[in-house]
Amino acid sequence: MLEFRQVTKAYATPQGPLEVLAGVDLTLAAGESLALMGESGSGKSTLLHLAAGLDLPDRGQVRVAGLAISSLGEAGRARLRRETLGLVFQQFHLVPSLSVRDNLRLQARLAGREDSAWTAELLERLGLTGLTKRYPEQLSGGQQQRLAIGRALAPRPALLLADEPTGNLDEGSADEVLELLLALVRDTGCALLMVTHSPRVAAPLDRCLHLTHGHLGQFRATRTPTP
Ligand SMILES: Nc1ncnc2c1ncn2[C@@H]1O[C@H](COP(=O)(O)OP(=O)(O)OP(=O)(O)O)[C@@H](O)[C@H]1O
Repeated sequence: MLEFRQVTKAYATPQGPLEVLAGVDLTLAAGESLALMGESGSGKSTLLHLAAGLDLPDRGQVRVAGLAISSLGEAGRARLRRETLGLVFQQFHLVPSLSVRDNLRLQARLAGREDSAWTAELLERLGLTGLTKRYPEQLSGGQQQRLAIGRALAPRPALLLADEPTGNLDEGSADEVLELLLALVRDTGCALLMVTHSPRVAAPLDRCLHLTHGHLGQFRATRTPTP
């Protein structure tokens, strides 16, 4: 579903090029969930942006659903995002002039996959059924984040990319939203790549990788020594 092969990425800075990814290899299978951890500034968002085709690698290859993003062009990458990917960021990026229901429907329509039964199920499971006529600014932070998740999943994407999806919420709401997100991901069978700072948030996912000095490695929590 997602493949990085020897991906490098550097940014130009006044002090010279800053290499953020230095030959990253990553494979995420269909339906698999992966947590991406790392210190602040280690390049997690950069990696996620490359996976979404919002940016291109300097060297190496990023493939999404078998397609090499560097060969797609701007329009092709936008199409890939609409039809194959769901994106959830810490800032919700909801359309302020559209109601809750229309925010959800718009995304499905853009992907050519409107499904009123699925939209209704999403609204129900996300606890938004009574709020469908409200506008995003009339929702709490937790409700807005649930709507952002619903919008990303409305077109039934094959891969959901989430950057600190619960980072703006208090611990109670964060747990609730995360549980909903994981249940929906499981039920739709989509793959998940989620950036998080929290080992607690990462724990229920299938795998966890740690980005350090431009490289990905297995993340290990403090291990209890074996007797
Ligand atoms: N457009 C840019 N130009 C120059 N430097 C950048 C740019 N975008 C990111 N960087 C730098 O690249 C490094 C990696 O940034 P990135 O946002 O990917 O890290 P991150 O791991 O997601 O951080 P955080 O956990 O704080 O969100 C940082 O040092 C950042 O300052």
